[in-house]
Amino acid sequence: MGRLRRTMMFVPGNNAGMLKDAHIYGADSLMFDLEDSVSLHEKDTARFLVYQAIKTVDYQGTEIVVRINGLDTPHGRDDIEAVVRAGVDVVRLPKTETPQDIKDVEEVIEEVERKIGREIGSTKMMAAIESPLGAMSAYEIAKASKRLIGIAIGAEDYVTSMKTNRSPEGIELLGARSQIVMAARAAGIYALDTVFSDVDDEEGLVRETKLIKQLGFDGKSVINPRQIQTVHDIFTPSEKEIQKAIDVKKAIKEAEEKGSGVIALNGKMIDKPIVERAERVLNLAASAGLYKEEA
Ligand SMILES: CC(C)(COP(=O)(O)OP(=O)(O)OC[C@H]1O[C@@H](n2cnc3c(N)ncnc32)[C@H](O)[C@@H]1OP(=O)(O)O)[C@@H](O)C(=O)NCCC(=O)NCCSC(=O)C[C@@](O)(CC(=O)O)C(=O)O
Ligand SMILES: [Mg+2]
Repeated sequence: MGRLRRTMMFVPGNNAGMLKDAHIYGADSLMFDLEDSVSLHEKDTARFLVYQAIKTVDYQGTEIVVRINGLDTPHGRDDIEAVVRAGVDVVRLPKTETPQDIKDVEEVIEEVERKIGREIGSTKMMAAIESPLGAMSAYEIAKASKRLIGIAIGAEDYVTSMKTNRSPEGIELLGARSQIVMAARAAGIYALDTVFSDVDDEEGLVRETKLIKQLGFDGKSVINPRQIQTVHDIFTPSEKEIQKAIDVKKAIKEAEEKGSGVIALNGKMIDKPIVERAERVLNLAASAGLYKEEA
């Protein structure tokens, strides 16, 4: 049973109220932001607030990710020091362009882990890819560290560096999304999609979430509690999908008992890849508490 990462909710690091209550809305992961939602003169305050929140609030098992500033800024090193000391689960590096970016952040994380006696390797990492150079290096980035749990696309920065903008159909993101999801799958880590910036456009969010699920992503960043249920509904297997997966597993078991690796179910061929997909559906359903594997 794997961890569900259907939604990661961005929470501006300078907003003490939002930091305190963010877990009550039910996102799978929370992403406290020290980077672009925090203005330059609030960087130190935000770092302190995020440190305090991680240390003192009981987030009831919700995964805590912090998006730090890059090491090419005056804030990156202090961000890493503070959040590793606080006990963050995952450090998210923004605007990752090369595997060296990952290695540089990892080196600082390890330095802090040693200094404070935290288990080496226990701080996980994520990388956001937000430029054409990053997209071209996606696979090298995805396998740059054992700490990486996933890679994500940051669409607003990506379209800006591509000298275009976001359209409802998302054609401008297709190349980078495909590159990133393939890289994540090849490296065996999660693929996370970017934010949908119009919190009032539910229809648009549904369209985009269905598209990225079909491409193979595991989940999506959100910026507002109102977006969480919509994304969860699309990424959580439906009753019908769960039943179909159970039927597939049953049919192949019967076929195997008769010495065959292939069988037809309702006129459709069932073989190994279809069984693997059914197993994935049941794993996701089990992680969401909707299915219990028979002993
Ligand atoms: C959008 C809006 C202003 C709307 O405000 P509104 O006030 O209209 O919201 P309401 O719906 O009225 O809020 C109802 C209740 O929920 C609470 N509540 C709302 N949002 C909450 C939240 N996020 N966390 C916890 N709590 C929350 C609120 O406090 C209230 O609580 P209460 O008063 O108690 O009822 C607000 O949501 C917000 O600030 N969002 C975060 C924006 C942000 O982080 N942007 C940076 C990340 S993107 C980026 O950087 C680009 C990127 O890098 C991305 C990539 O890499 O993918 C790239 O390049 O693409
Ligand atoms: Mg960005």
